[in-house]
Amino acid sequence: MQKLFEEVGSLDTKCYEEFFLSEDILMEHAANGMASYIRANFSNKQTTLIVTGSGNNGADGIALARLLHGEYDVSLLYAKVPKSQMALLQEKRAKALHVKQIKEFQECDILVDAIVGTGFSGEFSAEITNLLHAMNTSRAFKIACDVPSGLTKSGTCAKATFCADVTLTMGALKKALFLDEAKDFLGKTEVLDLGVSRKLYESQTNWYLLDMQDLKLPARERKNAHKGNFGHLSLLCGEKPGASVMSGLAGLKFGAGLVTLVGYENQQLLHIPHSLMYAHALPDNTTALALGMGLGAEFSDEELQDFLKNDIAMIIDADVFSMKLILKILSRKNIILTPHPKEFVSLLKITELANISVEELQQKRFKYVELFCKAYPHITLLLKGANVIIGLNNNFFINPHGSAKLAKAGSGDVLSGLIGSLLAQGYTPLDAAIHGSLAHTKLAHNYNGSDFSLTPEDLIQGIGNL
Ligand SMILES: NC(=O)C1=CN([C@@H]2O[C@H](COP(=O)(O)OP(=O)(O)OC[C@H]3O[C@@H](n4cnc5c(N)ncnc54)[C@H](OP(=O)(O)O)[C@@H]3O)[C@@H](O)[C@H]2O)[C@@H](O)CC1
Ligand SMILES: Nc1ncnc2c1ncn2[C@@H]1O[C@H](COP(=O)(O)OP(=O)(O)O)[C@@H](O)[C@H]1O
Ligand SMILES: [K+]
Repeated sequence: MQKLFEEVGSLDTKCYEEFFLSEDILMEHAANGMASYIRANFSNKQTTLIVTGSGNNGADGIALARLLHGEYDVSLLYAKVPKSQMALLQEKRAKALHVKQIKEFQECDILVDAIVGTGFSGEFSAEITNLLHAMNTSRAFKIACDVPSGLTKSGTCAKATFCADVTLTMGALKKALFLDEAKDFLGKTEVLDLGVSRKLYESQTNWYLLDMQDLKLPARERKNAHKGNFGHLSLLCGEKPGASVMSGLAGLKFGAGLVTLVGYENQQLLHIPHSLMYAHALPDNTTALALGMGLGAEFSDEELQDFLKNDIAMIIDADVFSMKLILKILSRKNIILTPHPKEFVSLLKITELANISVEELQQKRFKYVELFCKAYPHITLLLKGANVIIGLNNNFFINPHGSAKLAKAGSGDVLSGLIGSLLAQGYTPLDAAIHGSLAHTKLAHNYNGSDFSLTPEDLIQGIGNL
């Protein structure tokens, strides 16, 4: 798990005030970190172009040009002339060493974007927009200095944003790098130390980035065990029973000892897989209940309320986010909600926390997750998306490991089954959400068919090899 920060200015200040480092030292380490990355990954036969802006992001780029000069064929292109104190100082140093400067964009092997970093606001001029277009269509390997130029502090992107293969970010990871919109521009990320180790540079935070290695699979350590030791996941089976069948199969494969679909008989259910049980009422030994997937109008409000009255752990998804009866359980401790953005917008409206569009939510995902978790501090919330956010009270976790392979109907149903299974097996709601989500993204990652072809069945089949 890695720490995430809203801003790193205060962390830089700590370096100056507590460790007696200077801006120059920090910047030299930033540039040196980028130079080391280039040396480790590219031969000095490869041409490098560094495009710089007027502020300290540009200054990082000019310092990098100086470090590589004499060793690599390196050129500097000013998108904007140096203006900040540090940019002017770096320019003076680069000039004294006769670092090559060019006036127009040229093809190269390694392209470094140091136009703007954390100080960017607004939109780019037409000139920089055109330059970014040329940079993005270049065949070069693309490195973003600190953040891809065009990405704002809040994580939204300008109309023209640099599309990096790797983002070498300074000191610590910024939250803004993990808004859904940024995912197409970021490439891989690496953190560069700024003169002190990352551990010392970083301070307290309540936002974390999940690593795949954090995944804890359900252990079957006990030898003298029977199915009852691994929980009983019950799922409400609604108008579209396929959804709960997929959830149920995922839950069974992920370790729940028993899985039961609860609902009324109908024709389609004659074809349910034989490994799933079926009942009209909630089995007494249910340890977790999953509801919402494909629910439709199968149950009356009264019937649903009866299910919700049970004080068992629950994972709630899909259709329930448009029903007011959800308000009755939001003060409980053992509940996980897993809305996608449209469902979360509906939930925010029902709870009267906000009346916003999906676009507004997507631009401010962090803010609205925090708002909801503050209002309902006992609920574990999992907001789906390209980068999943999981929140409980004042702690937040981002899972960035998913891919567009998962953008297909039924992926979410499998997620509900995975999380429900862990809940049934005794994981806390937060752990069930974190490890269910990590398993879900790992399943997509492990799938080796074409990206477009992943189905919920493929996800379920992959569970056996996690
Ligand atoms: N301790 C430190 O400080 C360290 C800082 N470090 C580095 O500094 C970076 C932050 O530097 P920063 O604060 O100077 O901001 P930065 O990202 O260069 O942007 C400001 C410049 O951008 C320009 N600009 C703004 N909007 C624009 C637009 N729409 N279109 C075009 N230009 C626009 C604006 O120009 P102006 O509008 O003023 O003409 C101004 O000059 C950080 O990301 C990291 O790389 C590292 O070396 C580690 C130590
Ligand atoms: N582009 C993407 N990148 C990563 N994960 C994605 C992407 N698109 C969808 N997902 C994931 O796939 C799942 C889709 O769930 P959902 O929208 O509820 O689908 P359904 O209800 O059809 O099963 C979520 O876990 C979501 O985070
Ligand atoms: K940049």
